[in-house]
Amino acid sequence: MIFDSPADLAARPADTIPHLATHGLSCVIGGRTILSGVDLEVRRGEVLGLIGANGTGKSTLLRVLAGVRRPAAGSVRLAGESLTAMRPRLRARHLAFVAQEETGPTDLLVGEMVGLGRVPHARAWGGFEERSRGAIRAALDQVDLGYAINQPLDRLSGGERRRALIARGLAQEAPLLLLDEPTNHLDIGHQLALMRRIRALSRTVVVALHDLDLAATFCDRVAVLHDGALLACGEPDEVLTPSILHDAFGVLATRVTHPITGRTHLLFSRDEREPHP
Ligand SMILES: Nc1ncnc2c1ncn2[C@@H]1O[C@H](COP(=O)(O)OP(=O)(O)OP(=O)(O)O)[C@@H](O)[C@H]1O
Repeated sequence: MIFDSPADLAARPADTIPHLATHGLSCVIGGRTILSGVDLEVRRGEVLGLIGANGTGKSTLLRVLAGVRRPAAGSVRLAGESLTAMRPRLRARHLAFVAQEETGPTDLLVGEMVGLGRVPHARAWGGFEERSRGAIRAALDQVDLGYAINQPLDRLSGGERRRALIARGLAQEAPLLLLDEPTNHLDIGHQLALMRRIRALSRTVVVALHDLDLAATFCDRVAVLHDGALLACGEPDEVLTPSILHDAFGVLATRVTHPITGRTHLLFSRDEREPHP
């Protein structure tokens, strides 16, 4: 059975069916295997961090999870239903994807670009309803960009444009958010503010991150990709260990306790025995 509405999908029992699950997932691009045998379960309402060295397949996995790229083998299930069998409009109402280096159409005003996130909710020839206007304003406020709603997109700085694209994803009001390195181009204040807001969303989030401290601080669980396969998945303290981080990144990691917050942070040094740059 294919569900008819996001409400139907949201109504599935929280504890029995993962919000998103892959089984035996492989992806081949240009004859090269990029992902292989990925079994991943994302629980409803959790923030799952996706980490791994450059080129290990994080973006590719997010694109497959978003339905943008088809897997070569295996399945992606959204609330138990096959993602590939789902109608695109329903899929867009259920998941929002913000890719890594999207620039977005530059000849739009910021509010218009963020409004593209409302397209899956629009009625034919209906224009924007008040609810959509509210969602656009709220999404821009969530990324501290309310002041730019009527500014041309091409006048924004790199970090502001990144936040505008994230606002488009938020305006989509999908219960599942897939974010590829959302903190790229953001200053440290906006990185922390964004991650805090992502945590507070009460949505399911899969977020690719390079900053392992952000992953440790803001993610419920962390999945580590290595050479296109899942190396580890679990709570940050179980996964962000010196041994796993050495296997994944070829670096030496030391855990330290923050003198004020008491939280665990990571310090890194290069392993001189590794052939890494
Ligand atoms: N469209 C494509 N055509 C050819 N190769 C591709 C394509 N997309 C991705 N790849 C290759 O797949 C591999 C994984 O890329 P991907 O972007 O998923 O890695 P990543 O883990 O997100 O990397 P990064 O941390 O650098 O963003 C890389 O070797 C990349 O060159």
